[in-house]
Amino acid sequence: MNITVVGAGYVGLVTGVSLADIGHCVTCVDVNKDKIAKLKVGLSPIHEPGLESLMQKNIDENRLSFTSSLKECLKDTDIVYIAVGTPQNKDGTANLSFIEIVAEDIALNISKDIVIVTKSTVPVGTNEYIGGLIKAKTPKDISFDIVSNPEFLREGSAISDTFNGDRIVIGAENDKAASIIEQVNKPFGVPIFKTDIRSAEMIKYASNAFLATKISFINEISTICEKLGANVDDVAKGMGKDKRVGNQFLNAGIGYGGSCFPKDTNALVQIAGGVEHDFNLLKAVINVNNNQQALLVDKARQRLGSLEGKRIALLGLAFKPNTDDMREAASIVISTGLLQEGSEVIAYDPIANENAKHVLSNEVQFANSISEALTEVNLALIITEWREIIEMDFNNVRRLMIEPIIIDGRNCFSLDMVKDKGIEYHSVGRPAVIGETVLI
Ligand SMILES: NC(=O)C1=CN([C@@H]2O[C@H](COP(=O)(O)OP(=O)(O)OC[C@H]3O[C@@H](n4cnc5c(N)ncnc54)[C@H](O)[C@@H]3O)[C@@H](O)[C@H]2O)C=CC1
Ligand SMILES: O=C(O)[C@H]1O[C@H](OP(=O)(O)OP(=O)(O)OC[C@H]2O[C@@H](n3ccc(=O)[nH]c3=O)[C@H](O)[C@@H]2O)[C@H](O)[C@@H](O)[C@@H]1O
Repeated sequence: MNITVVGAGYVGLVTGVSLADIGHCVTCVDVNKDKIAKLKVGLSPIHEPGLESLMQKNIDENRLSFTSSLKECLKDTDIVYIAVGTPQNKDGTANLSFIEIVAEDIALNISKDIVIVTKSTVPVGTNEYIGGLIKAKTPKDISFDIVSNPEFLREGSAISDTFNGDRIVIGAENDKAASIIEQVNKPFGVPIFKTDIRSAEMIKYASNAFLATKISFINEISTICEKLGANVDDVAKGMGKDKRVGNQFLNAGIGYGGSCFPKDTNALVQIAGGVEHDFNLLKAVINVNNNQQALLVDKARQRLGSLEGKRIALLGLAFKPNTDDMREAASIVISTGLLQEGSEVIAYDPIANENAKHVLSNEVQFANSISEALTEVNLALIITEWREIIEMDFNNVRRLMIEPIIIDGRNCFSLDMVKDKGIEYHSVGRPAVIGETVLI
């Protein structure tokens, strides 16, 4: 099949590369000309494990190309995937302006029958809405179908998630369109679930909201564990052994960030509000998360008293490991909080330093290694559980820091691992360790 993917970001690029790899002829379109120039020479604009090499392979095998002209692609494409951003408006609703521009562009340039597939996360009813926009301007002798095909990949493991996903959801209003998209995806070997368009749109929001709920739930449990001297990691392990609970997404810490959970939970509250339902449960999930993101600043203050003039290292800045994505990263809230209280902030991320420089305050200093970040600081905060940080040398912590105090927002180490390391270690929902003593 000839496929066009509009929007070569985290989702569009991974989708385009993966569809090419299973044998389709794919062109990725993006309005960002710098991005297209990079892609054309085989360079990925984002850090995503395995993406660049798979991209280069498919460019070399002539199944993958890049352009900034959707009009050109529409001349001989069979399917158009829409994978542009749907960021959050100030009131929490999803901003559909990028989707509307693409719909308009398709309508003005459509020249043959096609299937339009929405990958972007869009509120229930949006596919019908854009279908209407396109239909209004499409010549009468041309027909198109709309399919909702929400994406479930995670950043940092996007390629692996695409080839080993739990399901591919296809929402369509007719069997013909559904079966075309089913055939397109068949080589992935991932189970396919077909439904109507509105349900497909809702599956995406409900899935993200449910995962966010698990995280806020375990974070609430962690706060209670901390007050009662229990260990939240063991509690989560014990809960997860029950298959009905499931053992994933129960890692307590400084909450969820990223480009999707924050915006999609807010959007779902608004979607519910739009049909006069007050989604109290989800509002609480969001509240818990907002407090959780600031937790390390509170813990730092409790430990050091005033933060004024204290030098504090932030280890990890991206919203999760294996990505350079800084969208809604907890490091933003934490660095702002520390600076407001008069601390000096020295930040380090193995991959996201460059992106972070555009997002964090220009008062934040950047280090090029863990050791540089730890030098002469009063306190180190672990924000992101990069492998390099999990494997850091505690000798350096003792040698380089003014006092060897770590507050770990991701529970990277078991209490046994830190017990004999000569450091003071605080984490989330677990007793503190000072030297060899676990303080219950
Ligand atoms: N990032 C993620 O892990 C996931 C994102 N999603 C959803 O997928 C959608 C895309 O998200 P991301 O890939 O993260 O966004 P992104 O911001 O990384 O990429 C969007 C791309 O679309 C391009 N673009 C904007 N308007 C355009 C136009 N008119 N024509 C061509 N290109 C245009 C932008 O230049 C950008 O490169 C969102 O709805 C998001 O909620 C869904 C699952 C996972
Ligand atoms: O719609 C999306 O964009 C995507 O959102 C998430 O993927 P992603 O945000 O890339 O990463 P996750 O691994 O889900 O992590 C999200 C955040 O939750 C945090 N998290 C995750 C799991 C956990 O147990 N605890 C926890 O605090 C992570 O640190 C991170 O900040 C979903 O997992 C994907 O299925 C979905 O496609």
